[in-house]
Amino acid sequence: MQPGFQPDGQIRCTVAVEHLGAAVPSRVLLRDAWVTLGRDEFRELVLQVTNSSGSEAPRNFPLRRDGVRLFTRFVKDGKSSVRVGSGAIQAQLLLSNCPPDQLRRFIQTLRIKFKATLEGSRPVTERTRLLSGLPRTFDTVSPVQPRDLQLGGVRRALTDVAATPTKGQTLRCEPRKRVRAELEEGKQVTEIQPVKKLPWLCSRSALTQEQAMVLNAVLSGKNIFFTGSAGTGKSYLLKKIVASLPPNSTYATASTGVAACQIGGTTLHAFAGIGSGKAPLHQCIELAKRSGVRLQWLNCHHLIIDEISMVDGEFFDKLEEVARTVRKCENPFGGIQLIICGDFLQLPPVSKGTEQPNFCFQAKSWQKCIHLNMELTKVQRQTEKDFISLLDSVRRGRCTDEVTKQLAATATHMVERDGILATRLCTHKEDVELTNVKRLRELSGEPRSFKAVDSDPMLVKTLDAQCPVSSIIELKLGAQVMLTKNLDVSQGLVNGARGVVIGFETEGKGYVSRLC
Ligand SMILES: Nc1ncnc2c1ncn2[C@@H]1O[C@H](COP(=O)(O)OP(=O)(O)OP(=O)(O)O)[C@@H](O)[C@H]1O
Repeated sequence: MQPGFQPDGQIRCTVAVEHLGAAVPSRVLLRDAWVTLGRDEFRELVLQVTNSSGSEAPRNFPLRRDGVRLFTRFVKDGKSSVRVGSGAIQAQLLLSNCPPDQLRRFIQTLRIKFKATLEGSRPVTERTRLLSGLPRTFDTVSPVQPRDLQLGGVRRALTDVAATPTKGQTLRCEPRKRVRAELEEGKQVTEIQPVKKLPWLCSRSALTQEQAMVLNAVLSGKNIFFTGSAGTGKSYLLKKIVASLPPNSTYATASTGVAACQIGGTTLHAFAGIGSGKAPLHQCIELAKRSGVRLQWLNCHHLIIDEISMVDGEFFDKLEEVARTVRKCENPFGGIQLIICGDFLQLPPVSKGTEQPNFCFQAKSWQKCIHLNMELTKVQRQTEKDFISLLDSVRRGRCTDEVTKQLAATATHMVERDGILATRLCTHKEDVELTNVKRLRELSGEPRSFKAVDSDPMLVKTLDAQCPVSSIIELKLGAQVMLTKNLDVSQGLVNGARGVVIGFETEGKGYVSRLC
């Protein structure tokens, strides 16, 4: 088996086993366990839970026809639970910290195999079990085969899963009587169109070959930097990577709030907890040792950083030292697996005046931290060859007359979605100011003024000088607005998020319809 890969009938996660039927319910927690779907000597399905250290005997949970319930609402967070048995032998397996993609495939396999077993074989009675004398066996289930998908219930199970891959309905398996009735009504194998592709096969093959190679390298535990021009699917792939790693120890970050929002993560600065990182190293280390922050550093086994081109090289070096010190581990980056992504030909780190930006690949620790550099070459965002080649020329700074002419021809295009106009970029702040004032004047309706209220009068001057927004702003109904600060990354309220004013409260606060 390739490192990092499990067959679809097996997952590695945290398992809490609760025995619900006993007079005094008990609970056993296995922090790192294998859960394997298999068959016993009667070909009936069994879930086997094994402590990954191998220190204890495996625990088997038979999946009998009348007593299996699956709870799948939180699969996207790597959590699910299975209730098996009934009466005095009822147990519940609470699965957590499982890579969501693997968990989804595992649950789909379980549903399909369960339905196929239910419809394809006769139940084994308790009497047969007791009298059989067969030696106990456990065989891992084979991968899902087309024959598993031939029966009506299986197709229905598959449709359920495909339609609601993450949200949970509870699966209660129907009793045998109903299945028979369906078969008697003529729902025979030959009448049912076979399902050609399994949903998770589709989702796997949705990655291009080069994207799949990057994912494989990540799952093999390597520290990796991957790049590619705009639209080659870097963020798309990062989302797949996040879904393929254990949620509790994976931190998805990006240099900006907008990029963090795209991958459902947080900013690198918020994760690191060392402020701007400009303070001397010993102070940064002290900041990172604060209890909540330290816990994050210790928990983190996989650190994802998107839009690396905007991360300052010195900041990266500081993080590297902080990681080693806080985690008390001398391996590069304190032994955290780094998955870094971005395009160094896009935006550079912020630098002062005429100072040259200090890129991350220029950091002292970059070489020792990164094992593998990979490049995505196939643009996924658009297919028009001329447009792709035009964008590539701009990316490389090769603006020929032809490229300039083509771009200039688009200068007056109005691109709009949900009433929100595309952002116009200007080279100078004065031009931004002029454009904004002009656009506001063009709107009908009364302007409303909003004055900044600063809690500390001593800092008013400094704030006015530093803040990207003036102390008085004028708005009208229909005015285009943009957040200039990360308010709540998880809600999409990030620096750069766009919106349009759709109303005012009586005391003057504005309502904004927004688009991240
Ligand atoms: N394997 C794929 N199959 C289908 N669509 C894909 C695939 N990879 C990427 N895409 C789509 O291509 C578009 C561009 O992808 P994405 O935004 O991830 O690119 P990017 O490299 O991060 O771009 P940028 O550098 O501009 O941020 C998105 O709409 C994404 O959904």
